Amino acid sequence: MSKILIALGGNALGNNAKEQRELAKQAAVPIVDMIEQGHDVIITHGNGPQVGAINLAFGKYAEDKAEQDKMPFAESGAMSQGYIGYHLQNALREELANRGIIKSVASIVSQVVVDEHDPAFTAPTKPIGPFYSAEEAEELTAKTGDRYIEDSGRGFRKVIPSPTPIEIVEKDVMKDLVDSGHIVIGAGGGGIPVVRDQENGLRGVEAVIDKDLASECLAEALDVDFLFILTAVDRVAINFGKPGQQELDSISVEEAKQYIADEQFPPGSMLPKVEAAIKFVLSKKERKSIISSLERAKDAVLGRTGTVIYRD
Ligand SMILES: Nc1ncnc2c1ncn2[C@@H]1O[C@H](COP(=O)(O)OP(=O)(O)O)[C@@H](O)[C@H]1O
Ligand SMILES: NC(=O)OP(=O)(O)O
Repeated sequence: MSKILIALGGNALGNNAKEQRELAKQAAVPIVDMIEQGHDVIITHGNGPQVGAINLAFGKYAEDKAEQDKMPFAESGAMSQGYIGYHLQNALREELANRGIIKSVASIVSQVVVDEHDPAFTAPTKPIGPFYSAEEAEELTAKTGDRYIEDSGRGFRKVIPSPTPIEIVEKDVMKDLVDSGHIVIGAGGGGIPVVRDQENGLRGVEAVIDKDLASECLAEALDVDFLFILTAVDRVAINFGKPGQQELDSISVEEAKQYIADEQFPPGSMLPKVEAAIKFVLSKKERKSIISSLERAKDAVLGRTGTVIYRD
């Protein structure tokens, strides 16, 4: 049996609590299938829409108040871990109980160390929050000074810095829980971004870490065999959203690197998924990564869909 890390996309978890609760229930089915097959499973999740909404809501609340009433991104990320983890762990508990599987599930509030001098802090790339029209984005930029980019044909979104994850602070706790047979939800939203302050101090920073890169970091730390990246599309494509779009069944690391050089994958969406998959399969022989949709995760496990990234 294998150790599998399943990374769930934040954009595949809906736009409000009701949708997220339902989608978490759907996500629980293929995850529990894997548990039923005897695999050890670790779950991570994105938070792009959720962390953006939380930050925006507190920003509105603080509009007539002091600057200090705004919510920093580290705290917004921590809240998103609780909000999403709550739905996922209950959905998993229910699905496990329905199948008579006795296992406990816990979400771990997870911090991820980044480098204070990471160049990402001066070049925001991570799309978060709601989608806007071009006109709305222009107005918002004029009003707030925030940067907005077009996100994979779905509209314009605010972008914020997304530094490279270096270390998962709570990895040893997660490892002990997994080794004891528990199901762990960790590194949610890419983890709460922190920098090392003094010798033992950690300080939150204004960023949202990419959950695919953080998932890869965690997958290596927990010595995982499979990195399963689940999003809203069944397969990675070339010429995505353009004439000649072609979905890919499997790609070698060399092919993936060439597609990256050809700018086939946008930063902040498909690029970090492919980069995470490459890093993971290169980290140890026999490691494999699959990118597929949450909806068709079960078929992807059976090799009927998804894009497999393999070592040459
Ligand atoms: N080359 C590509 N192949 C497939 N999907 C792509 C590609 N380029 C961009 N995308 C878009 O990127 C999305 C995945 O990124 P995103 O929504 O940020 O992920 P997440 O599910 O982790 O939130 C896909 O649903 C698709 O709309
Ligand atoms: N933090 C993060 O990568 O979120 P998404 O998966 O929602 O983009």
